[in-house]
Amino acid sequence: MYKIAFLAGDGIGPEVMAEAKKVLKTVEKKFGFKFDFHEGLVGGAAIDAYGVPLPESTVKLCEDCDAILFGAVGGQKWDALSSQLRPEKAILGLRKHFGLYANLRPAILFPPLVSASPIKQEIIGNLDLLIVRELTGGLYFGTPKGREETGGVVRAFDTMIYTEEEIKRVAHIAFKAAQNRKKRVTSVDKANVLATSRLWREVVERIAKEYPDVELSHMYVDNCSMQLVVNPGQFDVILTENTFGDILSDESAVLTGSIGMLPSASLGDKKPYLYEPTHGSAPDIAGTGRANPIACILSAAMMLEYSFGASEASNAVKQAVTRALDEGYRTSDIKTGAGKVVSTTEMGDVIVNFI
Ligand SMILES: NC(=O)C1=CN([C@@H]2O[C@H](COP(=O)(O)OP(=O)(O)OC[C@H]3O[C@@H](n4cnc5c(N)ncnc54)[C@H](O)[C@@H]3O)[C@@H](O)[C@H]2O)C=CC1
Ligand SMILES: CC(C)CC(=O)C(=O)O
Ligand SMILES: [Mg+2]
Repeated sequence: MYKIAFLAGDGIGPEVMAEAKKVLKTVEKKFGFKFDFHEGLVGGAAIDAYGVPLPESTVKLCEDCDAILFGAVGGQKWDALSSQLRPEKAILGLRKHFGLYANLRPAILFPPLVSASPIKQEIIGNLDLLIVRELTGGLYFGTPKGREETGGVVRAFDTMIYTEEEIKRVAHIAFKAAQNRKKRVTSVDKANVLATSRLWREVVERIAKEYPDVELSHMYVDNCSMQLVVNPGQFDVILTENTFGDILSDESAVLTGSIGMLPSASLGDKKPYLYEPTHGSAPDIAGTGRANPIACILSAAMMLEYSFGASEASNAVKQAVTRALDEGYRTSDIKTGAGKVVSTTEMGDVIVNFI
């Protein structure tokens, strides 16, 4: 029996989470698990109910659970609020509270989606890369942060800060992951300009010595954003800091056809871990039935594997997604020539059926 904190959020969050729940309910029946879903409010939904994006009651609920499944937060309705009260503060707060410093974002191209990728087939090949993004440091959390006006001059500032320890612990995760893959780590930074990147490079080089079987290379982030488009096959594991990882993972996501395909796992030194699709709340398509639920469903599959050690069930979910795509089922974001366009719920049903 596992307790799952179920935080749907805003926009397409509740729509894709409903499909992930259907999938987990099917896994329960088929593999003999018992999942207890505990629903909590986050983001704009929590602001509307309690005036804050991450209520204490939601944090407490998560503390009592074995894993957290998160949809997405945000929307225009709450955009004018101060930074502490914006919906996005919910996900940032959960990452910090639970010490979830390593975000794993696997970008895998399912063969039937080659023509949904914006990249030519001969370049995209069999894309299979893993971004390991540092998740609780850098610009998103560094202080001081703010805005002020002095003598009629308005300034705003964020602080990019990393300690040696913060770099070390996420580097270990990346090297360990590479040992189970193609044994290559590309550490991405901006060491030609940033002091934090120079420390990053120094620490990563030191940690690399503990993994002699893994080949380490360094790349500046501006070049990496280009290399992902011109030669994505050169990458195995990309290790990078918080902001760079946020940006490069959206780019990697779309190489696989759509941001609606990319799941993620946020890990720390102790449970609960958090699982969420890489995309946001997509207000432009919310309520239209066009959201692709696969990123959220694959995030649930990552939860089965990393939090519950249920590899067989996790693989069954991944295989069901593969089969749905092989048989031509497509949400509109990944529409290809002869595919059958289905809604969010229909895609969930097809995947459930194949499990
Ligand atoms: N973890 C989270 O909760 C995140 C929240 N956000 C928030 O989400 C809101 C919207 O942000 P955007 O920059 O527009 O990013 P977004 O990821 O929500 O959407 C970007 C584009 O991708 C499309 N898209 C996203 N997910 C999709 C899916 N599952 N299926 C099909 N198409 C999909 C959207 O329709 C949109 O055109 C903002 O309030 C933002 O702060 C953004 C990123 C992460
Ligand atoms: C919404 C932000 C806080 C984070 C983000 O875009 C992400 O984690 O992908
Ligand atoms: Mg992002």
